[in-house]
Amino acid sequence: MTQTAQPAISVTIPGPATPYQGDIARYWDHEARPVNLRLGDVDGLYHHHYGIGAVDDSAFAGFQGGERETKLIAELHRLESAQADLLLDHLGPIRRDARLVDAGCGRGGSMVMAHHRFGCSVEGVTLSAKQAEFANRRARELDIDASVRAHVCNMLDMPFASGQAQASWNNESSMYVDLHDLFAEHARILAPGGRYVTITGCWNPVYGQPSKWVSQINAHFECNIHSRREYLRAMADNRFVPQAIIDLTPATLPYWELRATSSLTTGIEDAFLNSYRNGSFQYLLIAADRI
Ligand SMILES: C[S@@+](CC[C@H](N)C(=O)[O-])C[C@H]1O[C@@H](n2cnc3c(N)ncnc32)[C@H](O)[C@@H]1O
Ligand SMILES: CC(C)=CCC/C(C)=C/COP(=O)(O)OP(=O)(O)O
Ligand SMILES: [Mg+2]
Repeated sequence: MTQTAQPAISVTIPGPATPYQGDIARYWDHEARPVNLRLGDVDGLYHHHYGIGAVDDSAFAGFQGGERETKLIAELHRLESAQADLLLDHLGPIRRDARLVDAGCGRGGSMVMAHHRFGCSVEGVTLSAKQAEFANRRARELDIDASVRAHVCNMLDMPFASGQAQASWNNESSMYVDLHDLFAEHARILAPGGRYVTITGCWNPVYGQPSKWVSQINAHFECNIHSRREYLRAMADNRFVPQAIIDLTPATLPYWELRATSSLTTGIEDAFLNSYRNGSFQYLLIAADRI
C-alpha cells in the first residue's frame, strides 16, 4: 500500500526548550529563600544577585538583637541595589522612548530601577512563571505596568523584534545558557550601536580550570559558570566589542563577609569567599557595544 505524504504542519510547543530549562524553571518557581525575600521587603525591590561596595558599619553597629539584624539586612540590600545601579550606569544615556531588555529578570528589581532611572520601557524574560507573576504584580503595585513587563520565555529565543532594543543586559543569569547562543540573540534584538552589559561570576583561566569551590556553586544553583575567556570569545564572535571590563571581585568581598555574619546564610557563603580569595573565581562587569 502506498502512503500519501502528509502536508508539513507547524506546531508551537509551549514550555521549556530543553529538559534542563524545565529544571531551572522549577528551581526558580520554588525558590523562597529568606535572604532574598527579607532583603526585598526592605523597599520592594526584589533582587536575585549579590552586592558590591564598602559596608557601612555605622548602619547597624551599636544596635542589638533583632534591631541590629534588621539594620544589617537593610545594609545587605543596599549593596545589592548598588550592584544594579552600577550595571545601569554602564548602559549609557537612555532615551525615554527606548526599549530595554533584561534577560533573566528574576523578580524584576533591576527592571523597576531601570524604569525609575530612565523613564523608558523595560521588557524582562525569565523561565519561571512564578517570578514573572511576581515581577508583573510589583509593576502593577507601582503603577508602572504599562512600561515594565516580565515574560515567561527563553532568553535564547526572545519574543522581541530584531534591532529594536537600545540596550540589554544579563545580571547574574548568563551561567544558565550557552554564551554563543546568548550573544547571538542579544545581537539580534539590539539596534546597531546598542549597549549590552553583564555582571557575572566567571572562573578565572589564569587559575587553570574551575576550582572545587566553583563546582560547588554550580551544583548549588544547577548552573554552569563560564570562564572569562569564554565571555570575551563569544562576544567577539557575535559583534560585541567590549568598552569596559571591570573586576568587581574586591568590591563584592565585603558583601560576602557581611552576609556570612548574618542570620540569613544559605550555606554557599564559604564557596564564594574561598573562590574569590584564591583567585579561581571573579565577579566581572562587561559592557560592550553591538556593532
Ligand atoms: C540568579 S537569577 C537573576 C535574576 C535577575 N537578573 C536579578 O538580578 O535579580 C537568574 C535568572 O535567570 C533566569 N534564566 C535562566 N535561564 C534562562 C533562560 N534560558 N531564559 C530565560 N531566563 C533564564 C531564571 O529564570 C532567573 O530569573
Ligand atoms: C555569581 C553567580 C555564580 C551567580 C549564580 C546565579 C545566582 C543564583 C545568583 C543569585 O541568586 P539569589 O540571589 O537567588 O541567590 P542567594 O539565595 O544565594 O542570595
Ligand atoms: Mg540573593
